[in-house]
Amino acid sequence: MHSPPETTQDPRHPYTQRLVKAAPSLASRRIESAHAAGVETAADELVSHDVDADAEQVVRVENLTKVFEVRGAKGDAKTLTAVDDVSFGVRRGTTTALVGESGSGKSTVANMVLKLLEPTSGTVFHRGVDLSTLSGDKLFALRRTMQPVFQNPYGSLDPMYSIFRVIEEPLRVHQVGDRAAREARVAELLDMVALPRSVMRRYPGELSGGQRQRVAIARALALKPEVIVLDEAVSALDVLVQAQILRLLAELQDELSLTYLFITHDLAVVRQIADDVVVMEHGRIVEAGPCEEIFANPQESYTRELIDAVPGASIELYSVP
Ligand SMILES: Nc1ncnc2c1ncn2[C@@H]1O[C@H](COP(=O)(O)OP(=O)(O)OP(=O)(O)O)[C@@H](O)[C@H]1O
Repeated sequence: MHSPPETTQDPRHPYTQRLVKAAPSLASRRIESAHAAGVETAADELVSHDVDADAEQVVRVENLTKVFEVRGAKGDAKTLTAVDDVSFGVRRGTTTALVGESGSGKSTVANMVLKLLEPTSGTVFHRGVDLSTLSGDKLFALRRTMQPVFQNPYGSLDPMYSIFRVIEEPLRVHQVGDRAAREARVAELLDMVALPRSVMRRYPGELSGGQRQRVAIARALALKPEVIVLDEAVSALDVLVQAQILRLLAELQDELSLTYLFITHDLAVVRQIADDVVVMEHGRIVEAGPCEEIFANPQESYTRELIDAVPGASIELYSVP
């Protein structure tokens, strides 16, 4: 069963075509894992009694709008609509990629989904629960169920903290287990992201970019979240390391039944990881649907244009089964 994110926009928008054209060829595609699911998530403790008919869409945004007040060239106050009436859903256990050029509003949507930023209007639902209605304990619990992974793992990992402390921190903040239990959990998390346990005693500055991003993923997994919002999480990595991290993310998704909202400007990455794609331009959705449809069934003239523009690479892009 495959129900794409809903959108009222026309398919095959020229803007999406431009983005596809800019995508490099693909070296690999998503690797399926045979591991069984069944891990209890923090979300089960949060709102299971509130689940409504929309529960298939673990995250849903409706008519989401964000207007910033900015200063004009002459210092005058102006408004900027960064996100304009955006609606889409993210199906449980799948990956929805939010794509678009720089400044199209992707991170602003991500920050509203994570409740790091309040919408000007519109609603974010998690398991059918309107986030704006949550406060106190319920909001604190929500923080466990939705975790971010950002682009720059060096920037987001405190260089003064050992890797143990970095990964342990969310467990401490949420008062999960005693010191021994937390140590065991950090060791388990390092196993999950395929880092040696000896890394615990190292510092972020001693690790490679790929290793640091594995640490960031381990930290995001610490509280057994249901949803991970990845904002340009592999953009700073070279292509080979990128492929390794994408493979790890796909395996973790299968093992832990994770739901990903994956923000990127890179359609080659989208093709490797996404089930559904939402394309944004100037704060609005211009196209949305299943990844296979967005990539594999372009209009004939579009295919021709693409093949002409990027010989070889484009053929490979569309011949991936
Ligand atoms: N706090 C803020 N105050 C004012 N304007 C902002 C703020 N945050 C974002 N913007 C503006 O909103 C628009 C959308 O930014 P956003 O970061 O969401 O885009 P993006 O698609 O994620 O691009 P990028 O990948 O470059 O971050 C941009 O014009 C940006 O300058």
